[in-house]
Parts: sequence; structure tokens; C-alpha cells
Amino acid sequence: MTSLTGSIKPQSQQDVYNDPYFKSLIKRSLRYLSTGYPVHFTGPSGIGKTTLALHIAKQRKRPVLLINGNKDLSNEDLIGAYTGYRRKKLNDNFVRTVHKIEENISEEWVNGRLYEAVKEGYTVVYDEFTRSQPETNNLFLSILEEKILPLYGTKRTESFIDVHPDFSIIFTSNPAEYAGVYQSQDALLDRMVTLPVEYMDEEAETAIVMKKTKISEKKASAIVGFVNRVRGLCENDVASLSLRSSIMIAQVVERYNIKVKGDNSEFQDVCTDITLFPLQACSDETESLEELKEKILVECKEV
Ligand SMILES: Nc1ncnc2c1ncn2[C@@H]1O[C@H](COP(=O)(O)OP(=O)(O)OP(=O)(O)O)[C@@H](O)[C@H]1O
Repeated sequence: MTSLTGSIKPQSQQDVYNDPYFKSLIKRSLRYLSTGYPVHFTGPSGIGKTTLALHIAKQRKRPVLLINGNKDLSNEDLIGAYTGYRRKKLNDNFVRTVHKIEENISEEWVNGRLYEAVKEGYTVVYDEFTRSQPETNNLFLSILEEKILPLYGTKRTESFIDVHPDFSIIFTSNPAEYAGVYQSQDALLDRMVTLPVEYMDEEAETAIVMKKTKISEKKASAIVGFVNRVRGLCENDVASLSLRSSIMIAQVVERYNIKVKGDNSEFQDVCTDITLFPLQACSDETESLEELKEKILVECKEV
């Protein structure tokens, strides 16, 4: 991606998204959404997909709803359900010797998270949608294809509600997670505009680490450089060595006043603790933990 040019240092999320790469991605995404197509951001964990999706969602000037995909997410959670009974009791003891009790029992409907969003035209960010079960994601097929939200199994008199014309969805996913997981994802993927999100350059990552942790630019840049060098050791792209790892290291060293220096054993420990497991996930199985630790230490000592 293009780097953040010029002498102006990015200081805020706004500035990060002023980078030409993000500017263009945001503009294109808003156009697809306004034309009625959902957008799908895909890329490795911790790269900034959710933050970008929420940033774009906010620009649409409609209420924003964030849904996190997971295997327990059910149609009921999304559509709504009759969740119990409401009992109304009227005690009439106007005449002391006569007790009149009137009971009125009715089932109570509670709207699911999507119900309101579909009806009122919210912008939904459906994070990690590939983690949900196919039956749950089928609901989204109806929304995208027929522009209705079916009210399956809800005993409601109407069998669906129409999708509001302003309703839109931004999906996010991690490609390492959806390879062949559920077939139904393919039908959904077919109906959205999938945009890969690239790693930010080091300058942009440094700006974000500074903003999130209040650490100095010099330290933030050293930490980001270290994390990116460790990511360079990966054999596959399952890595979650990203912005998130840099933020974690920066937060800990800042809070406990740990010197950001390669020969400081406390700094070495933090670097190893935070990057060893993700590095193992993206490395050959033949490499032992000790070997990976050694590699991390080599990079850490460069700081
Ligand atoms: N533009 C940004 N401004 C400020 N912080 C950001 C920005 N982009 C990402 N971050 C921060 O970086 C971290 C990772 O970002 P985010 O959760 O958006 O990544 P993700 O790709 O959605 O990760 P996952 O796939 O694991 O959900 C978060 O702490 C987030 O707050």
C-alpha cells in the first residue's frame, strides 16, 4: 500500500484513513453500500477490519449495529422470539367480603437484534460472520436476495418483514478461518463485494499505537518494527502478529515503565510472551518452541 507521505505525521484514526489507500477503499465501499451491495472486508486477524468497518458504517449517518459472528448465534437472537408470559392481575376487593381476581396472560415478543435494524434501515457490521452456523447465515441470504427478513418459527402473524431501503451490511472475516468451513458461506460471498484489507505501513501502525497507548513515537516505532520483523518469520499467513500485538506490548511497557531496549531482559520477556504463540501458529510444525523463542530474541535484540 502507499505510505503516508509528507512531513505531517498521522496523529489520529482520521489521519490514518486519509492515506490514499484507505481513502479510496472507503470511497468505493460507501458507493457499493449506497448502490445496495454489501461490502466484505477480509484479511488477517488484528489488521484493523472491524475498526475500518465501523468507521465506514458511521459515515452512512444511520444507526450502526455491531453483530459478532459465533457458532451460538441463533435465528432467535437475530429475529426475535416470544420469550415468556406477561401476567396481569387485577385484584378487586372493593367490597371487603368479595374478592374478584382477573388474570390476563399474554405471550411477550422481544425483537431480535436484526429485526429493528432491518425495519429501520440501520447499517450493520457483521464481524467474523464465517464463525456463525449456516442456518443463521441463511437469514442474510434472504435479506440480500429477496430483501426480506423471514420470521421463521416465530408464530407471528406476518411471515416476513421488508428490508428498509437504507439498510446495509458490512461483513468482516479472516480468510484463514473460512476455507471450506460451511458451504453456505459461498452463496453469501457471491452476493457481496469482497475487498481484501492490506497491512498498514509501519508509519500508520506507529501512529495508531501512539494514539492507543500514549507511548512516545520512538518507542512505538521500535515496537512496531519488532512485531513486523517477527511477522516476517512466518511460513504461512495464519499469523495474528499485527497491530494488536504491537498495542499489547506498548501498553505493558508503558504501564510498568519497562525500558524499550533489546538488552533489557524484562522487555525481552514481554516481547516473547506476546509474540511466541502467534509465531508458532504461522510456523512449520517442525520448529520447536525453543527455536522460535531464539528467533524472537534475535529480533528483539535489534531494538
Ligand atoms: N484506524 C485505527 N485507529 C485506531 N485504532 C485502530 C485502527 N485500526 C485498528 N486499530 C486497533 O487495532 C486493533 C485491531 O483492530 P481490529 O479489531 O479492527 O482488527 P480486525 O482485523 O478486525 O481483527 P480481528 O480479525 O481479530 O477481529 C484494535 O485494538 C483496534 O482498536
